[in-house]
Amino acid sequence: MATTSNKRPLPDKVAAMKAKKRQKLDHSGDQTHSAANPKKKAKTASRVDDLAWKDISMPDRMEDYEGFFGLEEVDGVDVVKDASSGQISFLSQNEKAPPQADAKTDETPDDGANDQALNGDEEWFGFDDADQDISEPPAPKPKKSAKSAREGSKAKTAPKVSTTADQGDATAAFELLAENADAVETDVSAWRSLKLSPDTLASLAKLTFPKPTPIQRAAIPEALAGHDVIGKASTGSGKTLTFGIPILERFLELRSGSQRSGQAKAPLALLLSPTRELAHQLDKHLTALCSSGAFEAPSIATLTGGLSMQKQQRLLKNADIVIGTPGRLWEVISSGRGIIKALKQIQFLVVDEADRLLSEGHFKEVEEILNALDRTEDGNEELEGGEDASETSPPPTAVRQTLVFSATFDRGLQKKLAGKGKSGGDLMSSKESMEYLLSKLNFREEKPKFIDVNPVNQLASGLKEGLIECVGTEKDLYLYALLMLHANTRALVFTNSIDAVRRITPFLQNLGLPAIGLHSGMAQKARLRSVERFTQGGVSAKPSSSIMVATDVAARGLDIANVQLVIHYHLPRAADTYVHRSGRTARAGQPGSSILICGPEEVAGVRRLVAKVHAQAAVAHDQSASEAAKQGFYIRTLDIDRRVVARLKPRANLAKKLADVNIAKEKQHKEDDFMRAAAEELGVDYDSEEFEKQASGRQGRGNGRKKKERESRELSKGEVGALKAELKELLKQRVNVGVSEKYLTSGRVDVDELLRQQDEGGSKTGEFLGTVNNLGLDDA
Ligand SMILES: Nc1ncnc2c1ncn2[C@@H]1O[C@H](COP(=O)(O)OP(=O)(O)OP(=O)(O)O)[C@@H](O)[C@H]1O
Repeated sequence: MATTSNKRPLPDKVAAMKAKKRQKLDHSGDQTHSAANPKKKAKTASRVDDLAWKDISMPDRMEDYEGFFGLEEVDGVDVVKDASSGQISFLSQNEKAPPQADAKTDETPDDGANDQALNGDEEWFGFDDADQDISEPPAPKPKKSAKSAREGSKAKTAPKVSTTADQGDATAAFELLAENADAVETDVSAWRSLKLSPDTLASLAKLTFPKPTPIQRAAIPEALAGHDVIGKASTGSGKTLTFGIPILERFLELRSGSQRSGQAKAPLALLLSPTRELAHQLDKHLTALCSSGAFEAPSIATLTGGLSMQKQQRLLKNADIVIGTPGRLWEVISSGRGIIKALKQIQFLVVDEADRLLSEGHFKEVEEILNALDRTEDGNEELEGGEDASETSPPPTAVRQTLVFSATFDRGLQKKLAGKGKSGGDLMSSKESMEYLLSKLNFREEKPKFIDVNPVNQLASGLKEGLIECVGTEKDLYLYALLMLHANTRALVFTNSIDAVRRITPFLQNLGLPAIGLHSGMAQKARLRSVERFTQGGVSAKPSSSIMVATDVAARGLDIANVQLVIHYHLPRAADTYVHRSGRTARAGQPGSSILICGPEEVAGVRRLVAKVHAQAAVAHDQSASEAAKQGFYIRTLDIDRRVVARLKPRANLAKKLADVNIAKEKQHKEDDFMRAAAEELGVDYDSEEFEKQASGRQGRGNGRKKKERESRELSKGEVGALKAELKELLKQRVNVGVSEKYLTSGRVDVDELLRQQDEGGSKTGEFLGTVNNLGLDDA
């Protein structure tokens, strides 16, 4: 049974499947390309109907299913596109035996570009509504995660081209159906207004992203139209794809127009990231965006410190997209080898987390990179063959489009960008902080498009905020209590120092909690492993807990699914840090909580800081500062049951002591090694005890801490063993929380369950545990 093709535009919903099929066709061509393989018999151009289609048998129950009548496949076909006319033809060694009267093929390349290719005189206009059913899978499959979708696409077998036809081999048919069902499972028609290519739509379908987020809807068309864009949107709102999609679209455009072949390949885009973790994450997200299998993905080179520079330089040679942290990028660029010349040709410069990258401290290297990119009479020594790029290529900013993104921008700048600032001083001439730095980006347009999709709130809408007050010396205890009360949670604990991460991580581990540390003092591979372990813990339906204790190296941009709780163990030093730390939860429309642990003397300051974050947003949205202050956001103190906390104290103290012992002993080993090496060099003997006695005789600052360290160090193995045994016993014991059968143990109590039982038992939910678990706040 045959179906005929009718003329109508390609429906979005089937775009994903079409793109995939087109790619399969490409692939089968690749495999047998006669030019590449001269030994093979020469191929001749064929009408699509004349190709040697083979029937694939269908299982009985598929017969006549919603008009899906069968499948055919063809092997050994080259798809050749004429660069000038855009016409596509099919080259094949084997033509079909005289066509059967009813064996009409219509599953072919699907968009206008491929029209005449079918037979030279027929036009292809896609399917009509009746045909659409043919392409639809029999039944919607459950949604797959981007990850499983990616894995699925990797596992694909050799490409085949299929067409509707009569019955054939059942197994092959089912494989094909399964593949195609994957591709069409998400309806991406809500992306239609953005006018994206079928290949990009196929990717979005694979990622199961049914519609654009507000920043994507607003900024992608501007970027596609070639404008410079400064985009502001709350944390977790999809800014990465906001620049990723326009880059992919340009990549696909250039590829199909063969504009990137012939000449030596230069990167299409350069992405700057403030942290190594974020750089690797950008790589992952863009790779996922390009992993639908519908097209050959761009190659991405990620340049960060801590990993092999040689390897990164090698990767750079073939890169379509370069992602880098400023330090390593500058190191690689300044190593020469024509890298600047190549980077001058980029069409996109992306500055992610712009306010951080362009802030004091980070800006020097960024500025050097920008200067190098924009230098017109660049150092000829850098260029190969003595060629001067300024003679042969246009000034870089003329071709380069700049895309700048963050969730936070300086308030004054925000107002000015939005056209609400005081008159006088334009963006390009002002010497004020961020404005001046932005001007260094050399936008190609005088006024970049400023898009602020969340003028009223920098924080995600699903975020709840609260604080817990305790004396400074009990922060560890309250942290533990908080984590116990949030059982089965993926939590991120922020501290202000590497030492704190080194101390708190083993403290929690001693208490049986799955804590992982992350800080910039760790080797890069260990950092990436930590993020990986934290990410992997708890992706199942009932997420197992996992806790990351980190410095602000994890505050920006990290996108880890299902982080339900952010705890500020140390207070953030600035309002934007509060926004970005808190933004690690409540991402992509999910709920999440952000809790600050603060000492009594810190409470007033914290309230001011959080109120400032909320007021800043209000002011940026046209309210006067006094109006915003009047409506001031007041962060609530959470009601945590102090009796429960008190009962957790003995185990917390022991866990802390054991952590201190470990740290002190490790420190001692390091000091000993250092001193021994120094003594050896000086030719004297080193006796650690004697040295210790001399040092302890001296008075001075930090003596109390040193004494404690010494005591910890001096604990014998037996004493440490006894402490461990004591802790083990304590962890087994009930923490009587006032209701007879309820208790907390080391085994991460499921407080939700506890509260539910309690509720069922007649007592009031949340009463004795406090209201921490649901934060007890009105929606802010
Ligand atoms: N259109 C979409 N539909 C559903 N999910 C999306 C969509 N676009 C992006 N996402 C997902 O939302 C999450 C957050 O996106 P992303 O990391 O780009 O946020 P962000 O705005 O850059 O956040 P931050 O400011 O913290 O860096 C990611 O897991 C991403 O895959």
